[in-house]
Amino acid sequence: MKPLPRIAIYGAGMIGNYLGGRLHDHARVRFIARPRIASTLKACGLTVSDLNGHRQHIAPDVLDVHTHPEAARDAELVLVTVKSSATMDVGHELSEVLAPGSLVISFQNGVRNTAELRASLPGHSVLAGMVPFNVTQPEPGHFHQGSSGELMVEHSAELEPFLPVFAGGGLALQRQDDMQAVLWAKLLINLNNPLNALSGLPLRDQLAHRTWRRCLALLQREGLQILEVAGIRPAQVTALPARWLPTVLSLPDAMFHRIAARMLAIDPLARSSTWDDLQAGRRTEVDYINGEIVALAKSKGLRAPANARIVELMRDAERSYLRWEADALLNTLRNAR
Ligand SMILES: NC(=O)C1=CN([C@@H]2O[C@H](COP(=O)(O)OP(=O)(O)OC[C@H]3O[C@@H](n4cnc5c(N)ncnc54)[C@H](OP(=O)(O)O)[C@@H]3O)[C@@H](O)[C@H]2O)C=CC1
Ligand SMILES: CC(C)(CO)C(=O)C(=O)O
Repeated sequence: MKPLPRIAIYGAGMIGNYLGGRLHDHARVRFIARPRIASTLKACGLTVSDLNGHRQHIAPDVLDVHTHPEAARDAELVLVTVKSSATMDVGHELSEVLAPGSLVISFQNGVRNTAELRASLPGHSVLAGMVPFNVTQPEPGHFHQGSSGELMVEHSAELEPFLPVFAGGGLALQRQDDMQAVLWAKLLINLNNPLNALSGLPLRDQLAHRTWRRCLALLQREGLQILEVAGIRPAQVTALPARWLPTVLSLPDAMFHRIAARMLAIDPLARSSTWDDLQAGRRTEVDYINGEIVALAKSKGLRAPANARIVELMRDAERSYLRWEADALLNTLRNAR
């Protein structure tokens, strides 16, 4: 029988542990984690679950957990699942250890991680990936998928040997030709990440509230205008095309709940990964999300004042967290100059 492929999860946190757990029985999965996460996995094992009732526990003694880059050396496939600010470091660390021929997939939000990894790893194929769903950690070592959607990955013949592994783990992979368009579409959705963090609410409660949705619609309208000027056409990654999202989000609650019920099919405890960062006292990814709209506007001689204001508010929140009311934030964004 053919040996199972060796897969390294580089940066085992919410996404990495979830993906690694789902793939565990179908590959030789190795987790490269910070010592605090490694200790949790060694003490509690790894449980993965999803909103469709899947649940699986992997005992500590069968988990292959490491804390050093060296552990990625013999991986045939590396899934990079660190936050965007860590990508450069990870590219450098992998360049020192990766064996020739190993494939790398970035499963990160933001539009520049794949290019950064490619620059550090010229001898390797690096594919862009996208995770549409949310992962929470309801208890130590337990990672729960709290919303739906299929992983997307750039088309490549090198992916073929791993397709049965992902399928076996219940992770359907949608292969895409234009991942940059997918990543921009995901970025438009992620413009909500800081709003969710500033609201202090779970995603479902926040998005059920029209004023919070109007804040998001405002950020998205600004983003869509800048993308149009830049000639970037975001892909369709939700039931609705990206350009319709601000209109649908702005609908009164009763209508929104009827038309866009799928957008609210989220675990009641799920929050954005930006909220997780604030809670952990980490710098957030806002520069790689809303900040990308601001930077793109600037490169075209334009401004994106609402997204720029959100970046400022997140800088404040990183220093000292202050919860915002929806009306006050909408007012602030409308008056941003
Ligand atoms: N969480 C979610 O629901 C979703 C997240 N995403 C995206 O997925 C990506 C990963 O997010 P998420 O899983 O939430 O992030 P986490 O912060 O939960 O996990 C990343 C882990 O990688 C660790 N790490 C950073 N640098 C290194 C390194 N050099 N070596 C080893 N470990 C390292 C981090 O440690 P430390 O904190 O010490 O730096 C952290 O433990 C992000 O781009 C995010 O936006 C996409 C969809 C949903
Ligand atoms: C899934 C989603 C959109 C919201 O949780 C996300 O990407 C994040 O939290 O970073």
